[in-house]
Amino acid sequence: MNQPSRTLASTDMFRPPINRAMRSLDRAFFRKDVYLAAACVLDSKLIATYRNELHGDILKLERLPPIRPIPPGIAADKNTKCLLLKPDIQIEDRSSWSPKLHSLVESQQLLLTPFHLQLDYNYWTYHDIISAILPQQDQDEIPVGFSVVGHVAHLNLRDRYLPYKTLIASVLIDKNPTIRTVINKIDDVGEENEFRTFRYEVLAGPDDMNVEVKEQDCLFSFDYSKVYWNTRLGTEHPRLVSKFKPGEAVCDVMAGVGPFALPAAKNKVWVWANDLNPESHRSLVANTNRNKVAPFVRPFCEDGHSFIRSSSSRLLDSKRQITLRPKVSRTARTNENQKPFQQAPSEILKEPKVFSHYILNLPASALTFLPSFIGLYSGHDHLFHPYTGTKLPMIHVYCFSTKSDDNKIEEAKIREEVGRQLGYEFRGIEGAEMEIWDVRDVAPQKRMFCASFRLPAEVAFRERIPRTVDS
Ligand SMILES: C[S@@+](CC[C@H](N)C(=O)[O-])C[C@H]1O[C@@H](n2cnc3c(N)ncnc32)[C@H](O)[C@@H]1O
Repeated sequence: MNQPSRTLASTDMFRPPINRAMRSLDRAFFRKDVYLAAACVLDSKLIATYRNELHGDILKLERLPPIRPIPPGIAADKNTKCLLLKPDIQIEDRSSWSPKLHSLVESQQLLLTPFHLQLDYNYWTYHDIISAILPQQDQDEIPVGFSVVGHVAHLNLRDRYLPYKTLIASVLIDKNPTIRTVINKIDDVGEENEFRTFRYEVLAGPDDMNVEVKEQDCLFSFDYSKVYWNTRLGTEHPRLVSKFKPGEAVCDVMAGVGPFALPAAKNKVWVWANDLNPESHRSLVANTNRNKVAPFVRPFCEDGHSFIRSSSSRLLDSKRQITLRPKVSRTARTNENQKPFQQAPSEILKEPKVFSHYILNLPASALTFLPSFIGLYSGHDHLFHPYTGTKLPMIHVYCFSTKSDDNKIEEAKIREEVGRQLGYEFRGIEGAEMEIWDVRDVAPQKRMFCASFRLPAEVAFRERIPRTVDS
């Protein structure tokens, strides 16, 4: 048998053939013949034993099971199986055999035979195929990275990969069973669009952007072309939500489709969830019902600047309360017939009069919403510490800044800007009054942060200066 692959280094033997001129996907091109040696196990009951004994000789590669039917032409029982051996073991070169292999062949417990392994497109991964197609000089930064939102994968391709975009998209769909549509963003999200949606082109699959996503045990359905969603905030959402306690009220000023609001509400937090985008609002309402958290969520579709003030004053008048009936387990219900059933008392949960937290997640401009907090509780000092046990609310505001190794410059800049917007100087030693959290890298020179601080009393109770027509 002709055995061309034997001359290749063993790692290359299992790589796909290369074709850097390919522009539309030719799956048939990726067939490859690999010639190996295999050990036929004459007593098929002993296959597992020999597999263990020949541990160091067996071919171990992901997605290539080493136990195979015997090649045609070998006189043996039809149930006989063989074990694929590593490429450096050659039948005619006994010096390449291990002592164990040697002795099992000598004692005629094993029979070595050539094995023709046929690999094809289905065998290789997305990365393998893409590496065999894209220009070689780009190998270090092959665009294996893509974000997945429901059944949609979106690539953000650099210009030099544009000639390969449909090819990359086809491979992506083939290699990821949950992906049905691949899109390419064609402008920078959010910089110029207030709802932070984006233009896109469909590279593969149907133009269906109605997705379903699960995050923090909540299901979110939305039209990904009309609302904002970012899978990369999947750890930031739970980080912030974990700060909210059951029974507290939270004001989510730019709530999107509810990734902070709904998980918080599931934890019995009262959430006022607002978004200016009517599409986001519609999905938020639907998702609230679907996740059965409607009693805890009040959805709004208003501008965030005025919503900060209007929601805070409306909450002061709130008389909402919920009666939580204890869940009765099936066993408790069954036992009911046998002995008097003691039901735990219902719990009445009253909505607080003030928010414990505000979330402002619109990083490109959220800092400019801060002046709405000036004088927010002007004339209402009696509601708060030291007159009561209620503390002023925490504000969690997202923003972008530059990047540095220790974020020191960025933290100082953010603290200063928050202070400037509120007309207040944060004097805490080394940021004691404000936590600045490094959320994620957005671009080579851009990072997203979350500044969390308690609304200073001097700001909250400052006298409000009525707006004049000119101001
Ligand atoms: C970065 S997204 C954040 C959405 C959500 N909080 C999340 O984490 O996915 C910002 C949201 O702010 C909304 N938005 C933009 N301008 C607004 C405004 N003036 N008032 C309220 N919401 C606004 C957008 O529609 C968008 O849904």
